[in-house]
Amino acid sequence: MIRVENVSKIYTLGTVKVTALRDVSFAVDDGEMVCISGRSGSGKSTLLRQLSLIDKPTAGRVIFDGLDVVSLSESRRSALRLDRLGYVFQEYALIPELTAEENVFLPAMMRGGRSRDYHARARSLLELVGLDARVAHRPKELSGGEQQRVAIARALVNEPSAIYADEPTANLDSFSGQEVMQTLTRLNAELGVTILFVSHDPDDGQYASRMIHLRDGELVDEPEPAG
Ligand SMILES: Nc1ncnc2c1ncn2[C@@H]1O[C@H](COP(=O)(O)OP(=O)(O)OP(=O)(O)O)[C@@H](O)[C@H]1O
Repeated sequence: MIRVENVSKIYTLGTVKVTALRDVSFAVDDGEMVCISGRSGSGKSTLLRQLSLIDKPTAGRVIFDGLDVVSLSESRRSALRLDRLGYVFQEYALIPELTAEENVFLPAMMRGGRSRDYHARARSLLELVGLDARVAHRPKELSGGEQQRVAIARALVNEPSAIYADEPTANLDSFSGQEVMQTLTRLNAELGVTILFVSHDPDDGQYASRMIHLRDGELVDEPEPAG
């Protein structure tokens, strides 16, 4: 369902060129939970940005649900992002003035539809991530782990086929981080939603059905040895 074909990404800063991804190819089936791992600077976030249609590769193709998404217009890419993809950020990216419930239904509201429906859906998703007692709380009234679980509920609100998460536990203590990873694993199993998450910690591979290792922008078979 997701295919990356010979993707390269070169950033140009004045006269300096940085090759962040070099001829990367792989495929992800529906319902997989894949961990993209690699050291700092190996190209993990760059890869996720190409997959989540935030950025376009310098060369190569990204196929999502049979569509070559690189060649689509910006308006089609935006619509696809809203309708079919969910994104979870390291820093949660919740709107501070809105309650947990309002943060969750915002992407559904942007799509239109009846407010009664998206209110109900936001509440059921908050229940699914174990936050039914926190629907009226604002982000500053929630712990980091709870905020990230609100962000996960938000990523699910438009029933995406895939969720991308960039270092979703990096700002959390290890207990809250485990709770967030267990929540993602459970949602992957219960809802069948495809999840790709980035981690610099090879131990996070325990939550994945498969790992993809990056080194200096290239796919490699094994993680880089520690040290
Ligand atoms: N906007 C940009 N302009 C120029 N170079 C960039 C840009 N974004 C990333 N890079 C470079 O591309 C390479 C890969 O960066 P990327 O952020 O994808 O790595 P990463 O594996 O996600 O790192 P980290 O674990 O530290 O977040 C790095 O050398 C980085 O300096």
